[in-house]
Amino acid sequence: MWTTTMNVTVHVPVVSVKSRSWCCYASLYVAEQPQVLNGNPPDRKEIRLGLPSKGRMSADTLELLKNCQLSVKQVNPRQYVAEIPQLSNLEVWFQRPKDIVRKLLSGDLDLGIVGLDTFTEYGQSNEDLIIVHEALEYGDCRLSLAIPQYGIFENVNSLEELANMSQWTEEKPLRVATGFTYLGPKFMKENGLKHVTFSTADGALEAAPAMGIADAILDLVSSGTTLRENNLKEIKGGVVLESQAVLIASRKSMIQRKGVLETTHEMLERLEAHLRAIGQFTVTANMRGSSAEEVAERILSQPSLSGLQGPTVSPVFCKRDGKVTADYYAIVICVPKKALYKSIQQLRAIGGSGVLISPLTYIFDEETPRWRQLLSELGL
Ligand SMILES: Nc1ncnc2c1ncn2[C@@H]1O[C@H](COP(=O)(O)OP(=O)(O)OP(=O)(O)O)[C@@H](O)[C@H]1O
Ligand SMILES: O=P(O)(O)OC[C@H]1O[C@H](OP(=O)(O)OP(=O)(O)O)[C@H](O)[C@@H]1O
Ligand SMILES: [Mg+2]
Repeated sequence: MWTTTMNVTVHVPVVSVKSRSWCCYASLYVAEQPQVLNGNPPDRKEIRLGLPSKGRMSADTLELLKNCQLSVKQVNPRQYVAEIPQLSNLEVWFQRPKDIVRKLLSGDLDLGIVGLDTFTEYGQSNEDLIIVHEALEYGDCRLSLAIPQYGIFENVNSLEELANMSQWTEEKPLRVATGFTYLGPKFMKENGLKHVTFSTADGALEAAPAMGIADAILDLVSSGTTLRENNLKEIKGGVVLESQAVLIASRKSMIQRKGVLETTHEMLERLEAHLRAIGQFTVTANMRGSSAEEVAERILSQPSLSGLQGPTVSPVFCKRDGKVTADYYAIVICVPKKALYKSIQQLRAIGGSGVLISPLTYIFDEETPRWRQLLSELGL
């Protein structure tokens, strides 16, 4: 099927068909396809969480959940249903990321973890979808426009320069290959590129310019190696979005389905507690001093030693000449991993000794800002 939006022409699939690179022939296939209907939310009692079934998000998602004490129990890797014993009445369903978004929309899943790119492409700003945690800190990549390093593009280094090339006309538009057939045309339109057509494929898009199929590609980039190896380059202003893994949920489910909001709250709390902790160390040290206040004052005079709320200072008692005294104080602070060495230098400078560093597992703070925000988004 051909959909024309202003001067942007896109080849888009009409129904979901499990076939590679079929889209250019969509009009031939459509006539033979039976009608495909998705979304038949059963009258179920269980809460359903969709997790990526394969691909690069899959292992990291299971690892993150494990680190939040939410280990997924899967009988074998080919079985698509599993459970998280810590969360009662919850079913885990392994699905392709784009199907997780689709199934949230159709009411067949309640919660999911996918990349922001997939969420934005397949969610298409649908009001029923809500991002509960926008930064799970893995799956980092960007959706970016890339063009050849050679030929007519040799001196083109920005979106503006690409748009201003005299080559693109209504008859001979800029041809972009992408898997992102919603975000691609939207981005081009928002950036004023008029003469553009899109084609799509399921992978290895970087080959399209050298094959003569496209002039540019719009695809995910992480290290940039695939682009470089295929003689392509990103351009200034060409990043459509920065992506990482996100926790998403259906608004309808959270409001209407029993237990979904509570499960979302627990997952959010555990994720936040873990993600806050991984950037920090616990530092304990001894320090000579005349009182806890005096020691605290010395610590707080140093910029890298303020901790979460402030230092914990406790007296270390010892017996001297038959009397119990406290000449030393034990201090405990949290220190960002990046600032560790600076913190140790500052601790030493104010008389710290016997410095012990341990990893932090969780930081449970007062009620999380994300939870407040979620409740207000739900009007609760
Ligand atoms: N090169 C990359 N580096 C980091 N994260 C990436 C990269 N490519 C993709 N991702 C993230 O991982 C998600 C899943 O990508 P992946 O390629 O593993 O699966 P897929 O695209 O669903 O499957 P397939 O590529 O086989 O169609 C993407 O939506 C994106 O969020
Ligand atoms: O910047 P890089 O680190 O080189 O990563 C970018 C590549 O990773 C993804 O492909 P993937 O490996 O998922 O293969 P695919 O094309 O089959 O989806 C993406 O589509 C790029 O091709
Ligand atoms: Mg891929």
